[in-house]
Amino acid sequence: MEPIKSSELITNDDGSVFHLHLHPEDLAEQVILVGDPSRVEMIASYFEKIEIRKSNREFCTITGYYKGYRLSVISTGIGPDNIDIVMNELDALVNIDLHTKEIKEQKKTLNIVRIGTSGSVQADVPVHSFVISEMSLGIDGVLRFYRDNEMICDAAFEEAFIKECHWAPLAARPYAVKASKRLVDKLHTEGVTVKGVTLTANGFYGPQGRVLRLPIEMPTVNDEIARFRFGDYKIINYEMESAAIAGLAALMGHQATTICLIIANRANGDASADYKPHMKKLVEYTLNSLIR
Ligand SMILES: O=P(O)(O)O[C@H]1O[C@H](CO)[C@@H](O)[C@H]1O
Ligand SMILES: O=c1cc[nH]c(=O)[nH]1
Repeated sequence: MEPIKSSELITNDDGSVFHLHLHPEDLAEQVILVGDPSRVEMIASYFEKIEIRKSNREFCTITGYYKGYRLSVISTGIGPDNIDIVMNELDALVNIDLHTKEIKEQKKTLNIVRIGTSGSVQADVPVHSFVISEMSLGIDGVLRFYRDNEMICDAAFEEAFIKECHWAPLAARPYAVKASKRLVDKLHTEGVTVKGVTLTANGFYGPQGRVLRLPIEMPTVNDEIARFRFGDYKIINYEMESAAIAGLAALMGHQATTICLIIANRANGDASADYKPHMKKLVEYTLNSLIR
């Protein structure tokens, strides 16, 4: 197979991958993705040993050990566009030779867990709940650029959602992708976490049905989303990355899911006064669940 051209997979002077500034040996097989760069340092404060610390733009990485388990924590910044960068570069680090730019015969599988903040659309999933995305519905469009996206998407779910939530014809077509069942089962504890469908939006305001000064195209969409059911599935929350992570992971052969702390409840108008101590609890819970 022809090597990938330098314009398509850009590397830096030191041979590291373009945006993440990482070399293959910098990356652990267990990856934790977070949006906020300051969350990387907070998570690493639980590590007994730090191996590397690298950053470029909003992409900060710390690789270290938690209870003897090697992990890389990486910030993605905000939004699914950054997920396209991070997932492609993570996959390149393990499955493409960065010197020859040839795709490796032997593929590696990464375990990827995003720890994020999120807004609940369900009145009975209050602020400070922990929510695991067993499925994500992307309204961002990123996955649609990749061939065979429809093979890993649930078209019946998408059609039912479009119809019942009166989805605007000019908005991107939602894509429904399942997370890794193995990781979801590992992270879920009855009575501690809530499992469900997460909506991945490509914006925080209009795309999540928030109105400040500008009126929006689908003013009643959040009520419809909260009422929507598909079999046993129910939409629980909004954030901005999980569908692109789950979808690209599925196409690339990696395992991925997302666990979020609810910091706003859209159904009753609540917002957390101080979510940071609760985020620490979610991080402790997630780290200990991953090693069990
Ligand atoms: O707290 P993080 O991980 O950034 O996640 C959520 O917070 C950001 C919006 O405020 C988006 O990235 C959203 O997905
Ligand atoms: O409502 C919210 C809260 C956090 N992050 C989001 O994307 N939406």
